[in-house]
Amino acid sequence: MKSTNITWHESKVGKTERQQLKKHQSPVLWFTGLSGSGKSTLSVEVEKALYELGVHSYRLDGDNVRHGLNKNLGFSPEDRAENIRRIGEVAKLMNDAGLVTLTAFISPYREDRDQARELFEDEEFIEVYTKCSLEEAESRDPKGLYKKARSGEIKGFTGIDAPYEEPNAPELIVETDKNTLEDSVRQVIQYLQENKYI
Ligand SMILES: Nc1ncnc2c1ncn2[C@@H]1O[C@H](COP(=O)(O)OS(=O)(=O)O)[C@@H](OP(=O)(O)O)[C@H]1O
Ligand SMILES: Nc1ncnc2c1ncn2[C@@H]1O[C@H](COP(=O)(O)OP(=O)(O)O)[C@@H](O)[C@H]1O
Repeated sequence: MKSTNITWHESKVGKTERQQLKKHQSPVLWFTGLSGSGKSTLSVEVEKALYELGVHSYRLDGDNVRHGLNKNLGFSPEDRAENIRRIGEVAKLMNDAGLVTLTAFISPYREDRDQARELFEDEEFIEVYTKCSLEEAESRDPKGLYKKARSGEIKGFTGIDAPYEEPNAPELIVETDKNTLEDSVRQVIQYLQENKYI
């Protein structure tokens, strides 16, 4: 912490009031998984389904955020940690704003994800593991990045020559190499409804 002499300024309207106005809770759906596992595809569809249900949400996606807020970060373990730290803090602001937040980052390190989780109250952080075998993700290769990683053109690519640490106890596991996209969307929405988030 570099800044000193700073104080917290309370609002007269808080998270509870904003949630009451919107008539739903504001958890973060933290999608994590290999490149090509379906984080973006699934979160886009879940966002659409939430919109159709009248739920206010916002999606933060690795590729998009790295064009702006996090454009000074690369893919070293330290930069990935800082990427995830900032996203955790942004998601926390959105949580306070009363939005359901969907984050779609590889977030390969357990420790980084757990630090993000710690920013939230217990039920507000929903870790969604988009589980997909490396073989399947690599065969999809939607951006041609696995091919580049295999040829050595990209170094430190997750799953090839950089680690992906599977979640130990995610709230949800969505098997994108076994289930259809429609079933996966239903699974996530059902979880939110059954647990009275929306
Ligand atoms: N070295 C390396 N490793 C992994 N991914 C790479 C790399 N270089 C570029 N890309 C592209 O960046 C996207 C991942 O960014 P993230 O912010 O989600 O990564 S991380 O959470 O900080 O690990 C990832 O997007 P997704 O495929 O959507 O996951 C890739 O398109
Ligand atoms: N059941 C599924 N769920 C999600 N994506 C799927 C599924 N089946 C096939 N795909 C395809 O897999 C690719 C996943 O890419 P993407 O969503 O960009 O993954 P990520 O964001 O994890 O890198 C897309 O081309 C998508 O159409």
